[in-house]
Amino acid sequence: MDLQLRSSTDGSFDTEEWLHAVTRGFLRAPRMPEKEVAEWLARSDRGRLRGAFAGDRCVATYRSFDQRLTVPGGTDVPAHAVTGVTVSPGHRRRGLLTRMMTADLAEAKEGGEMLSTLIAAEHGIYGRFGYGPATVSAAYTVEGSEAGLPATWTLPEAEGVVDFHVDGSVVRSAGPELFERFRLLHPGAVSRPARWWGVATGEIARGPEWREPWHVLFRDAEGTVQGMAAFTTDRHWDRGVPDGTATVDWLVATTPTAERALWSAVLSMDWVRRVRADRLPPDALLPDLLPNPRAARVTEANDFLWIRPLDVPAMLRSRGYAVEGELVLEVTDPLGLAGGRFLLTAGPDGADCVPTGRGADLTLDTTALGTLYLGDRPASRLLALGRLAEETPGAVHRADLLLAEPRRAWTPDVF
Ligand SMILES: CC(=O)SCCNC(=O)CCNC(=O)[C@H](O)C(C)(C)COP(=O)(O)OP(=O)(O)OC[C@H]1O[C@@H](n2cnc3c(N)ncnc32)[C@H](O)[C@@H]1OP(=O)(O)O
Repeated sequence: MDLQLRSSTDGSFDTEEWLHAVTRGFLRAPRMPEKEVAEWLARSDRGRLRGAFAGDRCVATYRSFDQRLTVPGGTDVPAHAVTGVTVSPGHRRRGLLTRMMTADLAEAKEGGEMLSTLIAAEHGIYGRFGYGPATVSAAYTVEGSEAGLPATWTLPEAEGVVDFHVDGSVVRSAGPELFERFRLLHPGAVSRPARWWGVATGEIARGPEWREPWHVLFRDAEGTVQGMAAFTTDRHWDRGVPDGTATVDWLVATTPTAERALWSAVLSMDWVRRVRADRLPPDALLPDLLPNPRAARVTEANDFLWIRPLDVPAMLRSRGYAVEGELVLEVTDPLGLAGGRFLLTAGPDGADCVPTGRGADLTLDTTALGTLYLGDRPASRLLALGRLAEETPGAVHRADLLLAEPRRAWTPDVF
């Protein structure tokens, strides 16, 4: 049967069938439950949907939407986020993803977008489309008995208050404002759509696997909410002794005091012997917030957010730079969207980036530039890996200094 590529800008787009196809494509279930469909249609910022249809059956899906991405310097930039990418098993490796993605990126470029973001299900999928891995996500496990916290740990009154009895409605009212302050502190963090809070607290229907989490909130001594976390517990016992694991789903803190208080609060709960957290930065403060940092171990660390440059001068002008510097970058692009030779002149007071005829200092493709953009990995590392070329002696060292960011980039959310 002939396949038709359709987009939600076409009048007759079947969004319900598209949702069922995403549910199938991610192996969640053969169909999305009707209640979830209704709530998605009512509450989601749909963005732009694309799909391939064999008659009425949707066999490939793709969605892009507007997002904000925090960049070095503590500001945020618009991003063209991509998600919901699936091709059904019988139609894979026939170019459907390629057709949807090349059309979408070309439109994004045409519409003036500066970069695209996504979280890659597998490492091998998106490099060919010009995306580069820009943040790393790490999983940690903390053994409570090794952490060195007193068994009767409580927060000193002068530091603030930890509240364990927080229900979803408090999270939905106080969370968004807290998160807006938090995400600007972390290059790599992305905006949370309003719907996120309803989904995270069960106000919006979730699949049968969902369990309501516990929420804990931290207020500083002035009463300002500076942190919040959500976790679940397994209530496991071993031969008559509590051996529970608390899994922190998300923890947002705007001060180290708030962060220490929230981790300590979860770790010192009766029946909890260890705490796990899946999506932390590779240089999380967590170990050093504990009396014994060795109690916290990184159990996994993988690429997470990927960035695809679409407008190199706009991107490089928009981020901050701690030192003065100048670089000429020759950027190549496998899809012919963002390539060119650009002169970046940057410093603590701002940056300019313009097309230039000057000789290049570095030659790199959009994938490598996506990796360098948030400062998470230095140019010298990409040189060692053969992912960029140094055309002027010393240029890689200059790039290391100019693009450096003191803390690792971090994307706390899945989208
Ligand atoms: C942002 C997100 O939503 S991430 C989620 C991605 N989705 C999934 O992982 C769900 C399961 N997988 C799938 O649905 C599909 O396999 C997809 C979407 C990953 C790929 O769709 P396809 O239509 O098969 O891709 P397409 O035919 O355009 O392949 C293009 C190229 O990418 C390669 N490729 C595709 N998928 C993969 C992969 N998982 N790993 C490595 N290479 C891949 C193909 O081999 C092909 O290479 P070639 O040009 O050298 O021949």
